Amino acid sequence: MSARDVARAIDSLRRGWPIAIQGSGAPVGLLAIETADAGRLVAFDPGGDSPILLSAGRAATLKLANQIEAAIPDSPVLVERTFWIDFDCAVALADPQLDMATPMKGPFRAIPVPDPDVMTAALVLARTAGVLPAFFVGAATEPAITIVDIDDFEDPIHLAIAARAKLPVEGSERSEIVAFRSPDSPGEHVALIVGQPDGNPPLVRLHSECLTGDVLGSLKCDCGPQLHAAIHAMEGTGWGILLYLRQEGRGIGLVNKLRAYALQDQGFDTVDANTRLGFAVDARDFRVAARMLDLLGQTRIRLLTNNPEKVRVLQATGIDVVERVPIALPPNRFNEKYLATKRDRTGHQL
Ligand SMILES: Nc1nc2c(ncn2[C@@H]2O[C@H](COP(=O)(O)OP(=O)(O)OP(=O)(O)O)[C@@H](O)[C@H]2O)c(=O)[nH]1
Ligand SMILES: [Zn+2]
Repeated sequence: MSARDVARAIDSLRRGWPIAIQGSGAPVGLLAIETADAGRLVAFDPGGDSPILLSAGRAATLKLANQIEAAIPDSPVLVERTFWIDFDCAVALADPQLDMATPMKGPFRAIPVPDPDVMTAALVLARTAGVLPAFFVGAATEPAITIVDIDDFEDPIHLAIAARAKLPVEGSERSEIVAFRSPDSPGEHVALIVGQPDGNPPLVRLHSECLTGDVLGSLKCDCGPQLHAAIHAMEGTGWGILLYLRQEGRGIGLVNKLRAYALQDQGFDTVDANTRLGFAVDARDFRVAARMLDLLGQTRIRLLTNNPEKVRVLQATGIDVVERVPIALPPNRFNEKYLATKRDRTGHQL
């Protein structure tokens, strides 16, 4: 089985078709709850007893995380399927947005996870597909993909430069855009080279896609202003490289980010919202940025960020970060709390 099968599996999850994953034991069948329906569930699980795979973060909200460390929100938890857990109940188990409207009654019982490697891989695939990390688990009906392929799939080694052109932008008329393509992912990462190399390490910014902030001018985050401030800083300092990474919502995708926003509307902060959905607080893989810099021939950089994790991963991937340059913008009344959470709970430095 190959990367092609992983791509097909991701497509299947979005379309509501079952997939199968092979770990060290027999292949396991999985049907994503979000995109399934009652009819598909019957076809997948005629006996009506397939357990439900959730992530620990979600299970903790359902008071089910007794078997695992609650500190790992994206590790797998298996829930016993009793006769009263029908399709609608499973949807409510999967989606925390419904908790307020339909409080979960339970009791739900966690059972041992027989193939933790397979279940963990399924949760990774759900995140990559941008669907809720929740599955019915049953017999494999499809050709199985192997765990090795899933690991390979996130490897940025397949990335290559696909096109480059001059692109004058607001803040820098002397810019060039470089598009990267990987056979593994539909979203194309982009670099904006601001100014001309001058012999000094470029000022680099890793900017993760934020449709709401970058395009719609959302006031809930600081992405839009940060993007423009970064270009101005690069122009001011001589030259720089802005890496626009297609990692919407810190890697959980637009739809799941908007679900996190809905939870924030209910009072949870950005960290707890991700966890309650069953995702890691930050699901991004910054190794792709190191690969892009390598392809651009720039492995000594100054990094514009408040996020120590970006510095750590770049350093570990062979990029020499000679300086971390802080980036701070004045808060507004809508993003004040978000910025404070980043400082207090995710180790952002200012
Ligand atoms: N899941 C989730 N993602 C969010 C939320 N708010 C913003 N984002 C995403 O967070 C990412 C923005 O992070 P960045 O500004 O690149 O990075 P950072 O970790 O804040 O680090 P800095 O370099 O210091 O800015 C984008 O992908 C946004 O879509 C949120 O509440 N939930
Ligand atoms: Zn944003």
